[in-house]
Amino acid sequence: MTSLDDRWHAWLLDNLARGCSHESIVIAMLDAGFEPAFAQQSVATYARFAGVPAYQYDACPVAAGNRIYAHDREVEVIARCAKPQVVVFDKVLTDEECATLIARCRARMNRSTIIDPNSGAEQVIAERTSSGAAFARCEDELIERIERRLAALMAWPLENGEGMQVLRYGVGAQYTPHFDYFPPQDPGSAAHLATGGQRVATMVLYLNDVEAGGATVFPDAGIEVAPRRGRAVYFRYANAAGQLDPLSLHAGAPVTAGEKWIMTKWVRERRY
Ligand SMILES: O=C(O)CCC(=O)C(=O)O
Ligand SMILES: [Fe+2]
Repeated sequence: MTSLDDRWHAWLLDNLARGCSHESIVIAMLDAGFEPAFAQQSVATYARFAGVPAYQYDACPVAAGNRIYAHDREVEVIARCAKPQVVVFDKVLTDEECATLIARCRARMNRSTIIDPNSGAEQVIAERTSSGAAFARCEDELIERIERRLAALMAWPLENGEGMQVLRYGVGAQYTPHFDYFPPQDPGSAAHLATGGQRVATMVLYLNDVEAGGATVFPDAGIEVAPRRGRAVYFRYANAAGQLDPLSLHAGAPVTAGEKWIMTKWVRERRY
């Protein structure tokens, strides 16, 4: 849907007046079948009208420069975006590390889940058609080394990170546009927010070269990151004041040939 009838017009004004977050309003509109860009734009327009403060970009913790020495390895910076805060890295993982991570997970993949907005329980949905496997934080020497590297790169305490997740997308599999943070208005978010607080940033690491498709896309920012073995995309969506960045809406585009393997690191406000 790409237009608002009178009922939706009233609904938007009402929700903004009640103090609902932009993110929760956008998510409700996506659930109702609105196009992501349209939902985002409508909420931003109505919010300006209603005098709701826009997301304030504060300093990104990632170090400046073309190269960042991260724990045990020099990582290259390929691209940065300020709004939303996105950094693309190369040489985060070695080819051998990527191969090992894939080999270790291949045998124990399960269909990916999302968090039910109401109950907070994990559920399988059509919008997320990958399969995955999780590592416990620092479960062995390799995982710990990578965790330390990512903590240095993200400049965020290792203790605030969730365990890493490996995902595999086959041809046609995708993750439709979504936010990684827990929508504050959803009853199901409360239990997640109670331990470690909000998610503040994500690192998606590409473990293989994808024959075609499978980009990480930020539809409202017009950013597309091509998957490439050893590379990673970092994005930050919560500022120190606890606001959440609506421009961080992102998706894993459908794989059109080959397969796509990624590993994801989500980091929280506090120890997790
Ligand atoms: O597959 C991708 O490129 C993005 C994955 C993602 O957004 C997620 O796992 O939260
Ligand atoms: Fe995501």
